[in-house]
Amino acid sequence: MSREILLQARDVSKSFGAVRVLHEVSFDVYRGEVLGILGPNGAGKTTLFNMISGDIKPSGGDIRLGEIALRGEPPFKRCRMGIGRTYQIPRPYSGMTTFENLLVAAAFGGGRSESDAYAFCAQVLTDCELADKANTSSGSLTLLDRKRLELARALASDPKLLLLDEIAGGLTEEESRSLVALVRRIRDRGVTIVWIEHVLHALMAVADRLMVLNFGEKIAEGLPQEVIANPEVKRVYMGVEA
Ligand SMILES: Nc1ncnc2c1ncn2[C@@H]1O[C@H](COP(=O)(O)OP(=O)(O)OP(=O)(O)O)[C@@H](O)[C@H]1O
Repeated sequence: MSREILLQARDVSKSFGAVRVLHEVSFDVYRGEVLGILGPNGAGKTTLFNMISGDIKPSGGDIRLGEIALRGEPPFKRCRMGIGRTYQIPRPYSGMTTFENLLVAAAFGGGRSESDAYAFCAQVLTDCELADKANTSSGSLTLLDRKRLELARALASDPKLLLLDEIAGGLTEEESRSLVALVRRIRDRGVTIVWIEHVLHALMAVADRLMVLNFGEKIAEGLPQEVIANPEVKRVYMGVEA
């Protein structure tokens, strides 16, 4: 059975001035999967997300969502086309409640009417285990709940592709297990996920495939157990000599 490609990246490159950050990276994301992205600090992972979400423009190459070329589409349009993302450092509107943060995302990111946004956001809050924090100021949430809110804000735009950037960082093992369970539930509802993460056990618990970047180049891609057993991956990422 052939799998449907939801996102396709071909020869994507990025340089900042003379500094080459990504070099001709190509990969596919299949509908319904969780693709994990690993790589040392500075490998170009977030830069790749920034080009998928439209925050920055590639220096070369093409990215497609389904059949649609994303080149030239601004971030808000990509969001309405179904690309949601989280940021490494969550920056909710700290003067607003958790629920108000979601309403903003659903109205502006997802283009929902006010009446529709209320019911939708209430469901997202429940799904993300934040229902009891609906009226809490987002600035006073714990780290785990700030991460849940970051995820919930991305979900409030009702994405078909969700880009997660290091959402497990800084959490205890138990907290990251709870986040993994949440990511799994989101996947089970049919959302395709690409997850950049340094917390390997979190990624291994949910990723269907892994891709590894090093110095802006793809060095491995495949089933998680195969990828982490790859000698080059062990050397560059885990510091293990073969
Ligand atoms: N706007 C920018 N201008 C100049 N250099 C940049 C810019 N954005 C990123 N870089 C550089 O590009 C490289 C890749 O950064 P990026 O954030 O994509 O790495 P990363 O793999 O996500 O790392 P980490 O795991 O630490 O988050 C780094 O050397 C970074 O300093």
